[in-house]
Amino acid sequence: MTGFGIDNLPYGVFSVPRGERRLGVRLGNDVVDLSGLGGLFAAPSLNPLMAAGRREWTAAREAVIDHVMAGPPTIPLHDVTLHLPFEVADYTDFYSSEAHAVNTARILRPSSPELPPQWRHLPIGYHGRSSTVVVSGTPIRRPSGQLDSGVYGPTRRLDIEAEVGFVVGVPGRLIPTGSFEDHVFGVVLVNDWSARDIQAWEYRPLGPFLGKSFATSVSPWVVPLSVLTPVAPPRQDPQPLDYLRPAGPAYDLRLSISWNETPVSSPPFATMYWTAAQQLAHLTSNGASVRTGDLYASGTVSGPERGQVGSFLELTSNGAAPVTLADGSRRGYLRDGDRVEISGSSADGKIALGSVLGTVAG
Ligand SMILES: O=C(O)/C=C/C(=O)CC(=O)CC(=O)O
Ligand SMILES: [Ca+2]
Ligand SMILES: [Mg+2]
Repeated sequence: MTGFGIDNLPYGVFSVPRGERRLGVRLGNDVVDLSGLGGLFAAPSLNPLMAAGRREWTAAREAVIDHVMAGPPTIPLHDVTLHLPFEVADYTDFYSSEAHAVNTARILRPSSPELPPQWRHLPIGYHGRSSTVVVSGTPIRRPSGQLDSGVYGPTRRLDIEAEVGFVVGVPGRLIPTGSFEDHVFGVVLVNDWSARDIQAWEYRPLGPFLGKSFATSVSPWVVPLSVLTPVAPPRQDPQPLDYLRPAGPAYDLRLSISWNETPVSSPPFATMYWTAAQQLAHLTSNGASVRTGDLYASGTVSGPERGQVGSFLELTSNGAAPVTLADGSRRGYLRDGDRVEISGSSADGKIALGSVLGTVAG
């Protein structure tokens, strides 16, 4: 089972050598070209389809399934180049894993309380840099910056963050949690690359800036929200304010992280405290608008167990407790040439999200 059967058919943008960008869906390890279907499928990005709204998304899916069932010619994945599947409008990143928030507080702020006082009252987030969102496979250049007082140079603490990204199709503002599925088109995997030394020196009081703005990688296939099976959201205490209720669907997605081919962690998305519907409601609750192509990421996905953390900051206790990879080498943070792949699927494995991978170019 590849997780890329007829019940998934995620959308992407591909090209063949010397060819134009075209819309396709992934079927097994092949791509099915959709551009010949015309209309919204003739565009070189997903944005027009995403903007068209939920009824069109359903109609598009029916058309795609009919097309795939008719046995069209397919193109092997290894013969195509995959591109960013949509034009990224604004990019927002949340902080909604309780285990991650507690772990980072313990490691980075051992003298402060574990969770910020507002953490259970609202989904904390920050606005990121959409121009540096790149597709899986794009080499990641190690950023330089101020690492401490008087120190400038290449980061020594280059890290990853395994996250799930939600792609907005239909624009809106003041979006209630109950309208989440009318606005969000689909899901990708996100790696929010982070330079921990730059971040630690710069981030108070305004939050992440250059430590996270140099690159954010996304997986090339947008899995339509409609193919994922919702599960009950986690219990929330205290009960959130009215504008954050009802919580909306949660999703039991299983992530896995490999570092130079060594599996190092399996973050469980179902453990996230705030749902994607609550994040969107909060993001738009002050009248701020979202538009087609907006990407918002869940925040680092960490479960409560040691083998479930979504960052190397947590995995290696900020480099103090290195991990041993399959080749016997040890790692605290990323070295030049290292390769990280984050993959994911539904709990039953029937729906794959594919993977987001990146190699540190140095
Ligand atoms: O707690 C901190 O100081 C830092 C947290 C992060 O860097 C995580 C972040 O970007 C938000 C998230 O992915 O959960
Ligand atoms: Ca992040
Ligand atoms: Mg980032």
